[in-house]
Amino acid sequence: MPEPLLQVENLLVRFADPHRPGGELRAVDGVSLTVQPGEILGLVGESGSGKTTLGKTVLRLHEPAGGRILLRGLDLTHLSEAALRPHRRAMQMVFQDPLSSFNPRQTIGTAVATPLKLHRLCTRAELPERVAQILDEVGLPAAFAERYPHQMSGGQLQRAAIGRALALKPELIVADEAVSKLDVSVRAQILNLLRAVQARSNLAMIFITHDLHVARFLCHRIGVMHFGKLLEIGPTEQVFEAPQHDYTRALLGTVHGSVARDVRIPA
Ligand SMILES: Nc1ncnc2c1ncn2[C@@H]1O[C@H](COP(=O)(O)OP(=O)(O)OP(=O)(O)O)[C@@H](O)[C@H]1O
Repeated sequence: MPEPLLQVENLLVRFADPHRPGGELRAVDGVSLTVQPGEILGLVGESGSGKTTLGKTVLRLHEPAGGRILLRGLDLTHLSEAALRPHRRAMQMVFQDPLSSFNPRQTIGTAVATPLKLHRLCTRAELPERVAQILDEVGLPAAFAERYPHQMSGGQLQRAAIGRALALKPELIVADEAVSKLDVSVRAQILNLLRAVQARSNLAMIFITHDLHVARFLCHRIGVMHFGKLLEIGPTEQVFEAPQHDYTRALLGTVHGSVARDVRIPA
């Protein structure tokens, strides 16, 4: 086994429980997992099971109350913001709603160029060409650099958001319900784009979704979350064909039993 890109050990994230004054809820409750370079790990589970909190904590957007997060063996768990900065580039997030992740007053070109400038990844003179290249990589014409977010469709914006994340040449992307707001046909295009990008750049991904069809299509392995715990984790076909846990069987039952069973995502 090569060294994992990401190791999560016994991670614990607590929040105040809104239903019990003074109480706490364990949004992530002792989760351990690894992600290999170039691997897509799907996180599935019902709303509130802790998927987003886990993904954000891996990126240190939430502070864990316990456990460890290691990137290429380096313990990030307690690094100061300054010490963390050089490693932030390696881990990017793509959100569900691309419109709200762009500044409405900034062109797409500026949005893609800003992280390149901040991380000094190219010179000022090289910027326009690099932005055009990034847009091309995600299937957008160079002229879209001049557009504002409201002048783009949801699918085009999600492409731009993926481009902006890829601009930093990350090793890990956390994609949180990245296709769930898109129309079905556009969803397939974005999934294919993610798969192509992952294969091209050997990028690893944590792909958070409540859509089991999407998870089966895209992910190499799948982790099932329930009340903050990782109930089971394994190769995608194994989890689908021989689930270890009653909860997973119930979750899959809602898919196997539905008319959506034969829906295929076109290539
Ligand atoms: N910032 C926060 N402050 C307080 N509680 C939070 C916060 N973020 C999440 N929670 C709580 O933590 C639990 C896990 O939420 P989380 O959003 O991680 O689940 P999820 O599986 O991603 O759900 P969804 O699919 O609805 O996004 C929930 O009970 C949620 O209410």
